[in-house]
Amino acid sequence: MGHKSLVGIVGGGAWGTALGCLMAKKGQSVLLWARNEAVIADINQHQRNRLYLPDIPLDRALRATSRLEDLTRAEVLLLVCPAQYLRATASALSPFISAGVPLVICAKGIERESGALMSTVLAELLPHNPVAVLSGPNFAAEVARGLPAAATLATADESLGHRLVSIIGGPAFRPYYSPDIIGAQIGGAVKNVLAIACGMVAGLQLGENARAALITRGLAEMSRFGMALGARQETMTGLSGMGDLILTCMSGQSRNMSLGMALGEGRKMADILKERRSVAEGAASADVVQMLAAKAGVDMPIVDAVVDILHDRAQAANVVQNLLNRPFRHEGI
Ligand SMILES: NC(=O)c1ccc[n+]([C@@H]2O[C@H](COP(=O)([O-])OP(=O)(O)OC[C@H]3O[C@@H](n4cnc5c(N)ncnc54)[C@H](O)[C@@H]3O)[C@@H](O)[C@H]2O)c1
Ligand SMILES: O=P(O)(O)OC[C@H](O)CO
Repeated sequence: MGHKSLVGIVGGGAWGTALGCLMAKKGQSVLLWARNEAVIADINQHQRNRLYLPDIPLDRALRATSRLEDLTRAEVLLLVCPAQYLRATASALSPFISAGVPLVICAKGIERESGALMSTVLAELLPHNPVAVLSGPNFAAEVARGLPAAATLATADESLGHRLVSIIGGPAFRPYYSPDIIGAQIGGAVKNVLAIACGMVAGLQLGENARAALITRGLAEMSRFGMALGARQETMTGLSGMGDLILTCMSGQSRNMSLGMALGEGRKMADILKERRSVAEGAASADVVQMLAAKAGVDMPIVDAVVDILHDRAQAANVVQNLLNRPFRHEGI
């Protein structure tokens, strides 16, 4: 698999488009599959994806298709649809994928119905394809603009990991290899839920001290959950863990953080969602993270607070007060 092999991207949202643009720019041959004909036409005819990645000119070499069968000749596939749609999308794709073609999970979430990580979903549907995870502090718009960024590239087979790093990495995008595919998925899924909490703190105007406390205790929460599910601690404090938690909790660019901010300002979930086309994965994964944590006997008070708000069971100000009322305890995870 050399640099000129075809990379297939499954998903024409902001992140699939940014990754496609990143690789096309460095001369990699890339084909992006999207569901939406308007997105495909915009990419092929105008080098834009105005629906999901406005104001960013894309590389001319990035091509898009609506036919999954066009991905048959891809030698590596990046799966970039939202997590809750990965099962259906991979299932539709399966007749067109040869055994051995690596699948790189770029979605950040846990399946609500089953509690399965994305790697488990793929192992069920495509057991003869090696799986990798790309996850890190990466806002799509910045990556598409060619600004510097780094991510974790996790897969069990180190030599495959190095090949994927050289295919996906570029002058300003640095994937770091890790063998920990569990940890890389947990960080991406849980930080989205914690970012909703950080947004709430911002919406309630509780100050920067509160935000820093929440990020730090959120990291402890995410780490004990990850380690209970088999993640390595170093992954939880790496790019796909702490790195992404910091980014997502610090910036209104984050869809999860801005969703939390609107909730903190007192807006209703249904009204906020009506105005959005983009995905906020934390809202979809919060319940299942809570369920898995309960099963593993892991205490996740911040996640519990977010679940209560998302289900309209409490006011943002009250759940914050409940967190503050918890007994004092030792620091550490
Ligand atoms: N946007 C980012 O900065 C960024 C960065 C890293 C990772 N991610 C992750 O990438 C994944 C995709 O997010 P995005 O930002 O590209 O999406 P987006 O919000 O830009 O677009 C939504 C996507 O969902 C797709 N979609 C909607 N309904 C669908 C269905 N029924 N079946 C299949 N697909 C459907 C749309 O076609 C579109 O591609 C998410 O898991 C996200 O967490 C996003
Ligand atoms: O906009 P968000 O909250 O989905 O975050 C995007 C990326 O996951 C940041 O790494």
